[in-house]
Amino acid sequence: MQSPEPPPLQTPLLETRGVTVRFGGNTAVNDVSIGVTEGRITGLIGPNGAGKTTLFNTITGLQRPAAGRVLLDGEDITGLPPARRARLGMARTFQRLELFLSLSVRDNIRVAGDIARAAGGGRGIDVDRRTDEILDRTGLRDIADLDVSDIPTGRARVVEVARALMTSPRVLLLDEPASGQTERETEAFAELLTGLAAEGIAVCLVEHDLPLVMKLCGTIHVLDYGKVIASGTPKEIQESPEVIAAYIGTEEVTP
Ligand SMILES: Nc1ncnc2c1ncn2[C@@H]1O[C@H](COP(=O)(O)OP(=O)(O)OP(=O)(O)O)[C@@H](O)[C@H]1O
Repeated sequence: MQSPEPPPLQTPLLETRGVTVRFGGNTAVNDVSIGVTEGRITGLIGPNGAGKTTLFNTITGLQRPAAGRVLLDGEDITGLPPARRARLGMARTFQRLELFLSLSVRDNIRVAGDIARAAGGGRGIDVDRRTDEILDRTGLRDIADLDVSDIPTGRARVVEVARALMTSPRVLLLDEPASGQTERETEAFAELLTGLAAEGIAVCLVEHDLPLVMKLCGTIHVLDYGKVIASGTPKEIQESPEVIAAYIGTEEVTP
């Protein structure tokens, strides 16, 4: 019997090619080329200061690279401002929560729709209906009317993801979304992310919870001192001598 054809290699929806970012004499991101594929969760890990957030900032247009390119769907978007990238389907969350603390969970999500509409990118969105859908989808219905200042950090992380979903992104960049979550919250969160990827979203996950990364990600890129030191499956990453060396004295790379 003939063995089945291997699935065709998918072109990444989002790519960085040779991206370099310098702050004075410090090269925070050094010639980084990574891909983030539709329908998959791609991990981006590395010790503190490795350059993960700087790479996210470059992908979303908050940081201009000294060299290299960012491509979305094969188009060079390196010179586009953040709002244009958002309109092309890019959404992110922030490591330091960037929510409106004195607004309710519901209003934090709503406001993303209002802003998108005002910027001309969310025409046709029924913001109220979409907010309700997202509250259900993300399991936030029970706290919808609480102010964000009154909810635990772990759930506020989910509010950030919920807000990012308002614009129906094609690419979702998550910067330490599980930080501050309880074990149970992380379990529910893992399910949410798996579901979002199954809907076709290209998810890129920066996360220090390595067991979570190993569980969710098909491909993982490892940064150290701004450079990609390994890319591969969770198993390949766990067995990589470079990765083990980079993590010695910091965190366990084996779940
Ligand atoms: N705005 C900035 N100005 C100067 N240096 C910066 C700036 N932002 C980041 N850096 C430096 O760039 C390097 C990479 O930082 P970055 O925050 O991207 O790392 P990270 O991998 O996200 O770290 P962490 O896991 O701690 O969040 C560090 O040396 C950091 O001090």
